[in-house]
Amino acid sequence: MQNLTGAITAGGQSRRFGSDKALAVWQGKTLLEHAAASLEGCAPKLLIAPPGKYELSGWTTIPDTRPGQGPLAGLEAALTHAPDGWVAFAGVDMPGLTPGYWGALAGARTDGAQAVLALDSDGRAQPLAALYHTDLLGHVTALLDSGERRLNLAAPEGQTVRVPGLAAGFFRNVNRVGDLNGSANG
Ligand SMILES: Nc1nc2c(ncn2[C@@H]2O[C@H](COP(=O)(O)OP(=O)(O)OP(=O)(O)O)[C@@H](O)[C@H]2O)c(=O)[nH]1
Ligand SMILES: [Mg+2]
Repeated sequence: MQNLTGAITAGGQSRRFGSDKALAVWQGKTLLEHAAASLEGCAPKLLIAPPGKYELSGWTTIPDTRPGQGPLAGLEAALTHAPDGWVAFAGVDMPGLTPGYWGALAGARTDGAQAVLALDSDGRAQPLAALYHTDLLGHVTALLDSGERRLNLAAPEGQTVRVPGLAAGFFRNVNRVGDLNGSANG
């Protein structure tokens, strides 16, 4: 995808899953490979994870600046290392994402927007499969410095585009082993 930095945040502990979910296999590929495939057209490609933990061809591993502080800290690392512009930010546990999903979000950007988030069928915004502009770095750093850890505060009200109507399958989110089976969950 032209003009998008790809970033996968993979610094979690997979406590609910019980083993490293990035390496769990779903439909013939690991969750990490699925997330990476959806962002194949991006450049550069940043994997926010502990150094040496994963080998992913074409991806640069970026260590967390605040290890163990959650995906908001992963976003801070991504925005720090991305060139000025838009970052496609994905959780490693979102294997239903595709290039077309990111294309839909990219096409929804408006002048002045700093974040683009899809809404699922229940109207919930999806911050782990969203576009963030590098101009948000100061805002994200201020949140973290204040002790905030909620990723859904990264997208500032008033500068966020919300995209309804995308297929539920994009939003499959794997937290437990059972989430690998059956229909997409929320
Ligand atoms: N870079 C980074 N990513 C994180 C961190 N914590 C969670 N993530 C990622 O954020 C996404 C969603 O996190 P969770 O679903 O809570 O995953 P998790 O923390 O590994 O799982 P649990 O331990 O079960 O909560 C996943 O892609 C995680 O790898 C962190 O401290 N740093
Ligand atoms: Mg967690």
